[in-house]
Parts: sequence; structure tokens; C-alpha cells
Amino acid sequence: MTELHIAIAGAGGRMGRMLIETVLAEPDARLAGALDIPGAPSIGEDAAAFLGKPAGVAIESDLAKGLANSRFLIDFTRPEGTLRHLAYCAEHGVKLIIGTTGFDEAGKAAIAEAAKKTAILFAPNMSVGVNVTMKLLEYAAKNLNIGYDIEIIEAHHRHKVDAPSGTALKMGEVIAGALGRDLKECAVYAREGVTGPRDPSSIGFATIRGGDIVGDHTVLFAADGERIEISHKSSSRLHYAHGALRAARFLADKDTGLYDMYDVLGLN
Ligand SMILES: NC(=O)C1=CN([C@@H]2O[C@H](COP(=O)(O)OP(=O)(O)OC[C@H]3O[C@@H](n4cnc5c(N)ncnc54)[C@H](OP(=O)(O)O)[C@@H]3O)[C@@H](O)[C@H]2O)C=CC1
Ligand SMILES: O=C(O)C1=N[C@H](C(=O)O)C[C@H](O)C1
Repeated sequence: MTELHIAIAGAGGRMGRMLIETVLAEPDARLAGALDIPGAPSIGEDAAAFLGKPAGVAIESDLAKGLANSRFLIDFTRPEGTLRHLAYCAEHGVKLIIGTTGFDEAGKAAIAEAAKKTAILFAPNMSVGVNVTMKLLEYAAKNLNIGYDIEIIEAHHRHKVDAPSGTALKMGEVIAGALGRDLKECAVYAREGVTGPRDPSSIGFATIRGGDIVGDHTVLFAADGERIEISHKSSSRLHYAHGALRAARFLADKDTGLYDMYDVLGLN
């Protein structure tokens, strides 16, 4: 069994901590490094101090130190952080699993470019359930292509900084693709005041933020006389972390290339 030497970025964050706990629990993985943003209170602490059982890995802000012993970096941070890590990983052949959301087009292009130099898994949601839900949405959209208004509703905790969620946007892309539409042309992200009647070719988004909601996504197909709702609800972050570990195993024999969870799960 090849041991996966993994560093975790955003080590003090919600997903960072879940990933550290998960890596420490997996027999084929070793926590080999931990990063956080310069100035974060966690810098210098043991990465597993929050678990009450030190792992002997200090949280670093210096990328060379934090990644010295790692072949993989799992990064769930912010676009600006991921893009900084990306440049270093591409240069030094560290494989990257990116869960961060909220990238603009330039950020996505930078990730695609870096994938010519190192292997990258980039997915706004690493849950197996969410990715299977995407396939259900593709099927539903293809078969409900006339007379159904499509609305995507997502709800997350009060700390989330980007909207709509990366998952909701990906769901929109999957649905638009299945219908032969371009999401950039048909997405409606907000409604207020006198909006006029709904454009039947639009795909609407609604965002809810509050409390500790881990992540809920519902796609509504609404027609005259019936409604179909396809929902996924997360009650824990563990399944995202398990997905990220599956992604690392998938990248183990890849040197370059840009992949997503469909590749990992054989859903293409
Ligand atoms: N793909 C998936 O399956 C999932 C994706 N996500 C995405 O992961 C990301 C993180 O979510 P979450 O863990 O809840 O967020 P948190 O805010 O809890 O954690 C983010 C971590 O990244 C650090 N950070 C912030 N800015 C930078 C930077 N510029 N450089 C380096 N590190 C930085 C933060 O440090 P500090 O706290 O000091 O600012 C913190 O440690 C989000 O984009 C979210 O949408 C979340 C869950 C699942
Ligand atoms: O910020 C979060 O928490 C989550 N972010 C991801 C997204 O934007 O889709 C995935 C998940 O919904 C949790």
C-alpha cells in the first residue's frame, strides 16, 4: 500500500480541521504538512492540537516549509489563498485537490494552466451524494425540457462568504448543458421589485444564509399542475473530507491533468 503524504491548507478552518481528522484516521494517509494564512492565530501550533492529540506537524504559513514532506495538498480555503498555493504546487510537482469555491474566470483559467504542470482535482463539492445528485439533475433536465421552470435553492451557514454556492452554480451548469443552454445567458441570480413574468428559459438561483446549516441544495422543476424537487442535504462535513481523500487516491498515479469528481467516481 502506497502511503499518501498529504498537507492540508486552511488548517484552522472548518474544512481544514475536518480534513486533518480524516487524514489522521485513514490507514493509507499520513498528515505530512499543514498551512494557514500568514498571521492566523494557528500558525506554529500543532495541526491536531484541536483534537487533543498532537500529530507532530506544525501549521506553517511558509509554503516551502509546510509542503516540504508532502506529495498532495488538499486546499479548502479562499480563491486568493488557493491561487497562491497553486503556483507553488505547479512549480514543485505537488498534486492539488481544490475544494475552494468562488473563483472568477481568471482563477479557473489559472487552475487549468497549472494542471499542465501537476495533477489537479477541482470540484465545488466532493461529496459522493452530491455528485450522484448532479447526474440525477442531468437526467431530470433532459426529460423535463418543456414546460418546467427551473429554480436552484441553496442554504448554508452564516459564515459562508460566496454566493451562490459553488455547488449551486455547478448544478446550474449541468442543467443548462443538458438543456443546450448557456448558464451565462440564462441565469437569474436575484429578483426584486417589478420583475415582470418569468422568462421560461431562465434558471433562477435563491440563496439562504443562517445558523450552522452545513449545506442544502434543492432544484425545483415547476410546471402547471406539478412540481418535482431534487434535494441533497448535508448534516456533517465528513463526507466532503472523505471525497477529498478519494480524490487524492485517484491522483496518486497522475502526473498532470485537470480532473473533477465525475472522473474520481466514474460518473462520466
Ligand atoms: N468542495 C467541497 O466539497 C467543499 C468546499 N467548501 C469550500 O471550502 C472553502 C473553505 O470553507 P470553510 O472551511 O467552511 O471556511 P473557513 O473560513 O472555516 O476556513 C478557511 C481557511 O482558509 C484560511 N484562509 C483564508 N484566506 C486564506 C488565504 N488567502 N490564504 C490561505 N489561507 C486562507 C482561513 O484562515 P482564517 O480563518 O485565518 O481566515 C481558514 O483557515 C470555501 O470556499 C467553501 O465553499 C466547503 C465545504 C465542502
Ligand atoms: O461553504 C461551505 O460550507 C460549502 N461550500 C461548498 C459550495 O460552495 O458549494 C460546498 C458545500 O455546499 C459546503
